[in-house]
Amino acid sequence: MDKLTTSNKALEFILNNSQNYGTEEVPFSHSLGRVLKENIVADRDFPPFNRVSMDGIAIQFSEFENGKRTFKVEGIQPAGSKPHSMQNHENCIEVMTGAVLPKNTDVVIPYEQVSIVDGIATIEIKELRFFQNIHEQGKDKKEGDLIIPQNKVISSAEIGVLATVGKWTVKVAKQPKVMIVSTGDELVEVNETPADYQIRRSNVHTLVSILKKYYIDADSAHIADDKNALKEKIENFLNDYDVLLFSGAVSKGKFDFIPEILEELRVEKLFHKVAQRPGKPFWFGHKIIGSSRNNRNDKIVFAFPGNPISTFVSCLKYFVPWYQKSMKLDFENRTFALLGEDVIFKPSLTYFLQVKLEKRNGDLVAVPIRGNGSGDLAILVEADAFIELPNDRVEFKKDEVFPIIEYR
Ligand SMILES: Nc1nc2c(c(=O)[nH]1)N[C@H]1C(S)=C(S)[C@@H](COP(=O)(O)OP(=O)(O)OC[C@H]3O[C@@H](n4cnc5c(N)ncnc54)[C@H](O)[C@@H]3O)O[C@H]1N2
Ligand code: MOO
Repeated sequence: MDKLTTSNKALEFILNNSQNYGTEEVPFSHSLGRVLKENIVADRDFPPFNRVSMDGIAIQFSEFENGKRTFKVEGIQPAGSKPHSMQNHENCIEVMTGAVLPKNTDVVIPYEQVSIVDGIATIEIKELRFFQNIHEQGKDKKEGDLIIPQNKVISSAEIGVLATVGKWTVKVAKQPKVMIVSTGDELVEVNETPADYQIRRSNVHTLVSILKKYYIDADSAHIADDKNALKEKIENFLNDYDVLLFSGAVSKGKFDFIPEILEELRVEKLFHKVAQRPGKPFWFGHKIIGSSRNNRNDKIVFAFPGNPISTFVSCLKYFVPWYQKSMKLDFENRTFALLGEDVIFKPSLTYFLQVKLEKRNGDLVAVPIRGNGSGDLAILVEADAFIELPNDRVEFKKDEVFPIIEYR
């Protein structure tokens, strides 16, 4: 009997092999989803000037306090033009949202509360607050303030800030170069019509799409179950890529060549076979290239079992946190849910059970969805996540809390 590595231990091996792929500059407009590798500070105050925040008129507050209600319109201050200076403190200036507050004014009254006839504005409300409807210079951030700390994933929110501070290009973590390989003579292309004994290959597309969520543009290939062809191609892939993801050919079959080929190519096995269902035959290893810690460029190989659910859950459970740690992101922030019904699972394996997530009275509840094993990929469409039930128990009770791995 082969010795199984526990799921926790497997994850530990994998995380200990996280890498650093360095940084690169990319146009900010192409930085969505990338991991920021510089601190972004305010290049000027936010807002950079006293910004008018309502269309209307600007006056001197003291005039209003002294009982004045009618003001001669002295000029117009549109957005995007240099600030006017009001010449006569008894006058007003028409101001537009986004404009600089004219000098010698300190309060803005919106058009809705003013009537303007023949160049004379009359204020129709009884009360005003000093500096009202003015977004004060530097109120949000001061020049030099840290706005986005490094190691943050760039979302649409950060894109807007990058644009505002004039970061035309931005320093981000380099993505690993990833090759995703499927094997198997029973597999045909998606646009082909399979013979009765064949199926279309789906796993590579699933893996590519998981990586796309992390803005990794992986390459993919399919190799037939021919040992020499496999070995030659894998050798090339090890030269050209940082990370290889395999799907299939890692269990006991006569054509399950991947583990032996990898070892022949001096990829060191760190474990083979994990105490989990699905995904038991999972193989993981690395090839150390370079000598000192600083110039090392290890090749990392995840060889997932071929059954579609095994490949899917293993990629989510192991590759994703490996990637997050390599990018220096928080990879431990897990989501938990209440188990929706009692479950009995006897094998001493970590059980990744498909679940549908529901909100009940504010709680997240994971309702098991029973499929027909790790080949039943259609069931994934009905579920939203896997709930992770530990290997040291047999009975799991409704309303107990366990970690989940969401995939939607
Ligand atoms: N004697 C044993 N047999 C098996 C064991 C075992 O321990 N001893 N483990 C079983 C388990 S568990 C799994 S999971 C599978 C994994 O086997 P492989 O990784 O070698 O995968 P294959 O045999 O190549 O394929 C399994 C299954 O998945 C289909 N497949 C493969 N690749 C794709 C793809 N790209 N797209 C869609 N479907 C794919 C393939 O056609 C097979 O049906 O082994 C058990 N057997
Ligand atoms: O563990 Mo294999 O992954 O189910 O079918």
